[in-house]
Amino acid sequence: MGPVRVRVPAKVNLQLAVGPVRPDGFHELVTVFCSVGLHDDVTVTTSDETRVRTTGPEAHLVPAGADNLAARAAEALARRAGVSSGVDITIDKDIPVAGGMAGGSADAAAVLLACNEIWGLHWPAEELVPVAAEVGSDVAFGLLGGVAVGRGRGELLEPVGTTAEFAWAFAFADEGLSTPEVFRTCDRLREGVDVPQPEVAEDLLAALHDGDAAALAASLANDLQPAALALRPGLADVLAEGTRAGALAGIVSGSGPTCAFLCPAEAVAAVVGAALAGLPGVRRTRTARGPAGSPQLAPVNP
Ligand SMILES: C[C@@](CO)(OP(=O)(O)O)[C@H](O)COP(=O)(O)OP(=O)(O)OC[C@H]1O[C@@H](n2ccc(N)nc2=O)[C@H](O)[C@@H]1O
Ligand SMILES: Nc1ncnc2c1ncn2[C@@H]1O[C@H](COP(=O)(O)OP(=O)(O)O)[C@@H](O)[C@H]1O
Repeated sequence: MGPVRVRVPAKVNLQLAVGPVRPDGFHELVTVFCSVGLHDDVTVTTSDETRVRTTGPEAHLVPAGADNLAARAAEALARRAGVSSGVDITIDKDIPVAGGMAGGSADAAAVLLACNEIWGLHWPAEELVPVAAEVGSDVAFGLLGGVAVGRGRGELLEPVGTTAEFAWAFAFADEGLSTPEVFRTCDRLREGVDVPQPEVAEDLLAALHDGDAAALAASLANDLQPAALALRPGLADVLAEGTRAGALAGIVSGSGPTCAFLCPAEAVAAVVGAALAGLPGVRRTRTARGPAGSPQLAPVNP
């Protein structure tokens, strides 16, 4: 079979409730994942060996070899499916690297979907989930897109059906944050605190269901935000400027440092993006709609 291309969206966590540390070192989470309309395009072709190449302005920040999450996904699936060949992977990267928007996880999910096709496996999505979870906690959501509640370390998913769409502005930072370091900082900030088991915010799910942007803005919550702000204090100014410029709410996306702003309309998102551009520490701003759809797989025309 010829090459296939998968267009995969980035995510924000509308809710990220971080519970106690588990015996395996991961944190018990309850999160509401929401895909947003920023995408990587991942092209996959059969090959003897697995190779990965990244294009785009941040390509130099993405590992080229076996450390790339996309290559790890191909290898994990090949191992489980007993496939001895590899794949050639090209990632056209638009999702900020180490930005808390799960770009690497999205690329890994794209490769699982592509390899399932080009190796003729025809595994149902449920069978790809354990392979995704082996690669990373966020990869299973990358297979789905849309909106989903994530539990466990984020890999146990329950899709949330919604037809609502919201306008977002994003401020990408000059430099990424390391996810393990943000979790460690969160633990340090909560030392001596009795951390409860996380629970899903029902008011947030109701706001999504109703398409009520103001109610959703009031429910956005990220337990990793204090840690991201401790590591990158300038983000507080970015969040304040976004709401001053008209956003309903601003939140750090996942482990950060991207800041995501929920806006009452696309025109306001454009104003917010323009107001944030040029702030210290802000590399670039973008607007997008979200929730976005599922990953889209298509053959590449010769
Ligand atoms: C914080 C979140 C929120 O969606 O996303 P990002 O901001 O990174 O995109 C995720 O929990 C990140 O998921 P992912 O980036 O796939 O993490 P993994 O590779 O599985 O784990 C990286 C490290 O993060 C920490 N980790 C991750 C997930 C979890 N439930 N508890 C943790 O403590 C661990 O230190 C782990 O070694
Ligand atoms: N395909 C990939 N795209 C981006 N980063 C990758 C990829 N594969 C491995 N990485 C590594 O994973 C780290 C986190 O990547 P990313 O998924 O972009 O951010 P986050 O975990 O904050 O959402 C990067 O700093 C990079 O070293």
